[in-house]
Order: sequence, then structure tokens, then C-alpha cells
Amino acid sequence: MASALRNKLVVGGVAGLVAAVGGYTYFYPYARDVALVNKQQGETDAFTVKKIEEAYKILQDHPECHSLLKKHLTKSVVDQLKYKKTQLGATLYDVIRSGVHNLDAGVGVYAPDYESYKVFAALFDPIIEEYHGFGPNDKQPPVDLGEGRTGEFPPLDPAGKYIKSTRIRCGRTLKGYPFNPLLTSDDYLIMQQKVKSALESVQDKDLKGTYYPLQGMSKETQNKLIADHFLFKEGDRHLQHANACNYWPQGRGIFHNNDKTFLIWVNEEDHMRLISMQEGSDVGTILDRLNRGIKSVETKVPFARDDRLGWLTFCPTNLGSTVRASVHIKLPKVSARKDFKEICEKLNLQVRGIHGEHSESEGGVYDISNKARLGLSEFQAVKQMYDGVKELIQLEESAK
Ligand SMILES: Nc1ncnc2c1ncn2[C@@H]1O[C@H](COP(=O)(O)OP(=O)(O)OP(=O)(O)O)[C@@H](O)[C@H]1O
Repeated sequence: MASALRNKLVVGGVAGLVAAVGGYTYFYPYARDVALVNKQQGETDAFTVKKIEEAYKILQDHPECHSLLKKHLTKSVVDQLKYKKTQLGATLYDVIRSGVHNLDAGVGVYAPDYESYKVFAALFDPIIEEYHGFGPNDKQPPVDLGEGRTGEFPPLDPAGKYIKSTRIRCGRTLKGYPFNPLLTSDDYLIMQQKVKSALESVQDKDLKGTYYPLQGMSKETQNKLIADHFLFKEGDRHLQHANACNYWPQGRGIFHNNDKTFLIWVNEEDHMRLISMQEGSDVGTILDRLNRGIKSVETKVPFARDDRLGWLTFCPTNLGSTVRASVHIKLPKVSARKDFKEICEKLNLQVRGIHGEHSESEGGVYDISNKARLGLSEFQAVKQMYDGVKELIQLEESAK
């Protein structure tokens, strides 16, 4: 690396080094190096190991904890992983801390950096296998956004009897940066600037819009955007305990076009969440817009992808295609059935409440989406939702 270093530079008031590596030019702020050195030297292994052992006990002793973390963090996994660290200094405790503080979590783990998926594979792999049905020897298929085939998804509910709105989102990680817990305050500012500049150069009229940083946004505007389902919520306890909200709201924000049909969340759970949404059920049009959005951004900011796991994300449930395609839908008869959740499960569908994950249904409206994101392409992930919801509508129509 040292031989590749070229120049000292100040970017946006942040001092650092510019390096040319493998044909790309990177900017390394000094602050990052200092933070990482502190992290590696400052954490005493004995203290961390003790926290991990206590965490294991807390999980096992709690009768109402049913997370995948609890199930797969066996004593032998603890013993195998408790002394391990990634090069950036992440320990097993960093991986499990959210699930230990939130005993009601369904999953309970996050990866502080890409390397965590490898170093702590003895814990991540069985969780990934159980959640996605994706084994340790499986490989994410090549990218297939379904370009030129979005016409295979005509409106699911043309008469508008059941579906209020449809949304497809995917996550992306900026190459060269770890996930939230290891980002420095300067990283947030630099990453925000990179994404903002990339978005300013978007030419597609349907996608063009404005970036609104969270810092300086009035509470009223923020709350309205959240209530209208456009913006991420604040203060998510699962993310907070994963150490994902450092320096909040610095470097966080939302981009959207005029119609709020194409949106990008910056530095919430993932570095980027790209979203296409609109009223009704025209899945093909929504996917087509998302695909154009992905294409226009990926040429400006390179994204991190792993050969086996596909697009890398902070939470293992989002790896692979990273696609969650969802409808807000009212199915009074089917959703009143006792086995509603099981029916959805069999169709590989996930059910959430009206305000997203960890929320309840209101007025009989559910958020129903594909469950799997890893081991299937982007197109197949959307198809999983499409076919499943089609079947639910048929069940509703045939119910007495
Ligand atoms: N089909 C839809 N129509 C309108 N809004 C939706 C739809 N699906 C999800 N939303 C809204 O998007 C927002 C974010 O939801 P939520 O956090 O559950 O999912 P996500 O963005 O996929 O991320 P994650 O899975 O990481 O939580 C919420 O306000 C939710 O109501």
C-alpha cells in the first residue's frame, strides 16, 4: 500500500492521502487511520471475551428469546470465535451486541465490516442458511435486474381492490468503506458528498431530484416524510445497539425526485438504499425505474460485491440481491385466517405492519414482500413477491 501512496490532500476540510490502487484512486482520511489504530489497541481481549461469555449466558438464560443468534451461538461457536478480530478490529461482541440488547430480535446479528462474514462464518453461515436457505457452498447467481423483461410484471391488482401501493428497494455499500459501526465522522461526510455528487449528474428526467441532508431538516418535514413512508425512522433500537447510529444525523439524508417515486436513503442501515415506489400495483414500471436508478448511480460510485454473498450489506438478511419488493395490501378474509402467517411463509412471503419492520398492521393493511434475498437474482426476488401475492389475491377472491 505504501508504495501506491501518491499525494497528501484536503477534501472538504478533511486531511488525508490519495492513493492509486488497481487502477482506482482512493482517498484515505487520516482520521480513519487514527480511529482504527485506537480501536485495535484499545480493546483488551480479556474484557471483550468476558462480555462475549456473559452475552452467551444472557441469551441462553432468557426463556422468551427466540432469535437465530441464540440458536446458533452455541458454546462451541463462542469458544471458536471469542478471540477473533477482523483487520479493522471488529470482534464477535460487535457482531452480536444488538441481539444481546434486543432479546426480542428475530435475527440479532450485524456485520461491522465485510471481513466479519468470513472471520465469524461459524456464526453467520448457519444463520444465513436458516434465513435464506443458502448453504455454505452456495453462491449468489450473477446480477439479473430483469432489464427488458419488466413487462412480465403487469399490474397485480389492476382494479385497485386490494393493493394500495408497491415498493421495491435494494441496498448498496460503497466499495472501500466498512459498515456503520466502523465509520468515522469524516467518512460520513465524504460518503455523503460522493453520493450527492453522483446524484447531481443523473440525467434521466424521471429520476432527477434533490438530496436533502437530515442535518438541518425540520422535525416537521422529517416526521411527514416518515409518516408518508418515504423516509427511514429515527432511533431504531436494533440499529442503535448495533452501534450503527454514531454521529447521527451527520452524513445521513434522503434524495428524491419530484414525484417521490425514486428515492435514495443515505447512510441509514446501509450506505445506500435505492427505492422505487408508487401508488397501485404496477410492479413492472416500478422495477424498470429502480433498474434505471441503479444503473445511473453505479457508474459513478463503485459498490462492494462478494463472489459468494453478492451485494454486501450490514444485515445478513439483506445480502445477495438485497431486493425487498413489497405491497401494502388489504386482504380482509385471508388475513383473518388463523393460518395467515403460515400461508405467507409457505409462499416465501414476509409479513410486516404498515410502518415497516417491527410495526403492526393498521386498518387491515399489511406490508407483504419476498422473504429471501440471497441465492436468487434481483428479478427472481421480485418474482417471489409477485407470484406469492398473486396467489394470496386468488385465495381472497375464492374465500366465502
Ligand atoms: N408497498 C409499500 N408501499 C408504501 N410504503 C411502503 C411499502 N413497503 C414498505 N413501505 C414503507 O417503507 C418504509 C420502510 O420500511 P421498512 O423499514 O420495513 O423496510 P425496508 O426499507 O425494506 O428496510 P429493512 O428491511 O431494513 O427494515 C416504511 O415506512 C414502510 O411502511
